[in-house]
Amino acid sequence: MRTTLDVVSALILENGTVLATQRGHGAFAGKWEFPGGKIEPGETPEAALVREIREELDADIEIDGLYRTVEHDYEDFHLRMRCYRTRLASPTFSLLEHRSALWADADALGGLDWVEADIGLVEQMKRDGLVR
Ligand SMILES: Nc1nc2c([nH]c(=O)n2[C@H]2C[C@H](O)[C@@H](COP(=O)(O)OP(=O)(O)OP(=O)(O)O)O2)c(=O)[nH]1
Repeated sequence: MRTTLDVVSALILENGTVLATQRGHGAFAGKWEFPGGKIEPGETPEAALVREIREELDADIEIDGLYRTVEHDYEDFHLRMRCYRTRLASPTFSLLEHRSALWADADALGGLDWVEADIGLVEQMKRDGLVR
């Protein structure tokens, strides 16, 4: 049976845009995703999210709530990714792990090369008006 990876990601929203990040390493290097990562044993999803955003962006976030849980079968594992609506708690961040990042509106989101599991998520975000 395929392993399930429990992952959290932050939809960091600001004025109708969301912070999209480009992976710098690993199997999906060069693809776009939302910042986040795997939940560690004993950690709550929210604590994992706060930790990952500090590790990746050197920033603190406010979590406004769970938006959607994405389930996706990759070739080697099953992904269960909880995606949260969040905001930056302070105005600045640094890219400690990603190759690049941009504040994407609905048009820009559609033009990025997303990791497979995020393609449907991005469409849903546009339909729900999270990005404009
Ligand atoms: N962070 C993030 N991961 C995603 C997204 N979409 C998606 O399929 N994934 C997948 C890619 C990875 O296989 C997995 C997340 O693992 P990761 O390698 O980023 O996690 P991590 O930061 O804990 O990594 P590491 O310490 O093991 O290097 O989820 C997304 O939008 N954001």
